[in-house]
Amino acid sequence: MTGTHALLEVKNLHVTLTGDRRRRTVLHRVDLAIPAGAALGLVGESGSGKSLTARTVLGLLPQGARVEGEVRFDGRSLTAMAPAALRGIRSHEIAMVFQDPRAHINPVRTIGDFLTEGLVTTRGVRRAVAEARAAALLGEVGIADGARRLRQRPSELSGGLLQRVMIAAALLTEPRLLLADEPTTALDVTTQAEVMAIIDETRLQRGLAMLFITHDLALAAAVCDRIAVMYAGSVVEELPSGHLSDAEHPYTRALMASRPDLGGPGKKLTAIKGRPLSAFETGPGCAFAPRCPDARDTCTTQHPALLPAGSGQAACHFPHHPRAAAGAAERSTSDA
Ligand SMILES: Nc1ncnc2c1ncn2[C@@H]1O[C@H](COP(=O)(O)OP(=O)(O)OP(=O)(O)O)[C@@H](O)[C@H]1O
Repeated sequence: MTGTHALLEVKNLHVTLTGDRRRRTVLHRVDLAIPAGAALGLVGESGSGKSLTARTVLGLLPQGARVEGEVRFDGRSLTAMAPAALRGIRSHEIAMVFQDPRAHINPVRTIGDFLTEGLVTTRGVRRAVAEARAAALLGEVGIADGARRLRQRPSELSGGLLQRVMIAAALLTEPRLLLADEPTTALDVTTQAEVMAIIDETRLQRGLAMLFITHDLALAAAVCDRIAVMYAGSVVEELPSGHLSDAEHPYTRALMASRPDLGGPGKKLTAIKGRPLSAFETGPGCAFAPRCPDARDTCTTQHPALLPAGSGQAACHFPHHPRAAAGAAERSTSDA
């Protein structure tokens, strides 16, 4: 990761959940860091553990979850924090925008109630002041007639407008970190671009750090400084967005090759064969080995550690540019 002070640090995070009466690993030794004001894109196929990583940061895991490792925010350990203090961080310092805004807003209350409630009840701001601030923020996210919108109910707004309201709600408490989990996936293509531009602009204007979760490698590269690629509950590569074409891990390279806009002009598109595995389905070796065109014997028996490779880090015994030092295979982890 970067050498600068990180606002968010996720260290050796290992999470198990109970499903079908069995305990299952869903996150395997995840390390991430986001410096203040920077954006990290968390990319991977469905089930790779992106949303659960964000939920662990917020302390919003299902009952029975066991968490090992640590999440630190601005030097404070969120994993060791009392629930009340964690709620305080969630309502003031870390904001979240989800995929489906309608699932996160009370349909019978007005947009004004939704936006001002927190300011009025937990911060003691007068209602008229809170409404003026909410209307101004709606303007910032491209909703011109804010005062009228405050009186409307969610059903009166399109999905794109409602997602802008959610972005305004996220900004209201002037947080320092935004967790955006597939914030544009449920919208049509034109609205997706508009909403993404608003997130990008407001984030940059405010110096807000962001963890941006998406399936879309190209989108992540367009709005984030660095990319972390997840596979089967682990981070398999982490690198600057501008160096994606030089990625070291075969999975990142396969994701690139499956994208029309990243493969390069005239490049043949290649779908990734096989299905992605969940963390609990993996064996002792590399989780990607069954789908990897470059897999060798070592890959099926030894778990690869995340080690410096190219311009970032990769968890691969045989990265695209071989490591100069003794073979990475010899330095594999023992905790697979
Ligand atoms: N409440 C839960 N109980 C048990 N297992 C769960 C629960 N939520 C998620 N999982 C499992 O954890 C793994 C990671 O899920 P997660 O939702 O983090 O993936 P994701 O990368 O965000 O996928 P998507 O892009 O589809 O949202 C999956 O195998 C999923 O089935």
